[in-house]
Amino acid sequence: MEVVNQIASVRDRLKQNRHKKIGLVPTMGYLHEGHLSLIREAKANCEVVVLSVFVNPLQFGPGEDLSRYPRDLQRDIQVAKEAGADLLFAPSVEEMYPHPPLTQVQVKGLTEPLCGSSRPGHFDGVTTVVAKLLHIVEPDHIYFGQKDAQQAAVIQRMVEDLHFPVHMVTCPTVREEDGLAMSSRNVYLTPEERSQATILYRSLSEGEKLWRQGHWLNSKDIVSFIEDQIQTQPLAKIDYVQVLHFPDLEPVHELTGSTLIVAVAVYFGKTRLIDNMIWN
Ligand SMILES: Nc1ncnc2c1ncn2[C@@H]1O[C@H](COP(=O)(O)OP(=O)(O)OP(=O)(O)O)[C@@H](O)[C@H]1O
Ligand SMILES: CC(C)(CO)[C@@H](O)C(=O)[O-]
Ligand code: BAL
Repeated sequence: MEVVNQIASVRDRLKQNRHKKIGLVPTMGYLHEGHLSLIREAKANCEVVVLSVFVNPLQFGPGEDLSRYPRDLQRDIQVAKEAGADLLFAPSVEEMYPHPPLTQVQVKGLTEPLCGSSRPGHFDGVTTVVAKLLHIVEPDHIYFGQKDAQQAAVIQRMVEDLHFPVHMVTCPTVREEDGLAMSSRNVYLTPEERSQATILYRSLSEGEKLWRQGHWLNSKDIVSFIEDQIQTQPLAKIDYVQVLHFPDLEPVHELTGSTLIVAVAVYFGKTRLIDNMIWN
């Protein structure tokens, strides 16, 4: 696996591989099994796997954790190589944003609920950097995780709206043994917060079980149940619990026959964790 920092080097290395199927896995690094599952999926379906590691300042709001976001490029290089990546692109901020970006990509509508309302401007930063990565790498396939379900829905729509010639693949959420969704931000949690954070998965799973047994008549009851479960944990502060149609993220009027996304964002101290499940 080669590591490059320049856009020109990525283009140069891929020039002789254009006849091969190229897969791109965009990340912010500090890799864990969730990221590695995307690399392995890309490796199984593509001949060349490009991994990007870039903590994108454009998607962080003022007061968010940009400066303390965990970073360990040497370890990322090691584990990405073992998982099968062929090229690791780790640009500097100056390389990706030589000028303050006057041009940005904005997906409307889908970016309004859930994390879009808690993190204003966040998805504009995500779609702008992913559009740039798509132009730099020009992959055949691009890989995302279901843990960031709204992000996947937003990028899928951008790909369709802007006719990017890429097939998008969304991979299942990889969890710790006790159900907590893997996330680079889990490293921020104190042992007590870490143990209480399992409530995200437990409340979603318990809710799903009851839903399958026919317990709920409306989405408000689902939200109340999950909120009550989360509030049993003294360190948890709810940002949102929402039930929406999936993948259009529209409000739910009729539960029967709908595909739902049940999504939560919860603070433990300063750490904001998200999780979701799709209920069919
Ligand atoms: N547990 C997971 N299972 C599957 N995919 C994941 C998981 N965690 C992250 N991903 C995916 O990896 C890609 C890169 O995500 P990112 O680098 O932000 O990691 P993260 O662990 O989600 O970090 P953060 O703490 O910022 O949420 C995204 O497509 C994301 O959905
Ligand atoms: C897609 C992404 C790499 C864009 O910076 C980021 O939002 C992430 O890691 O999910
Ligand atoms: N995993 C999404 C990137 C972010 O939280 O900024």
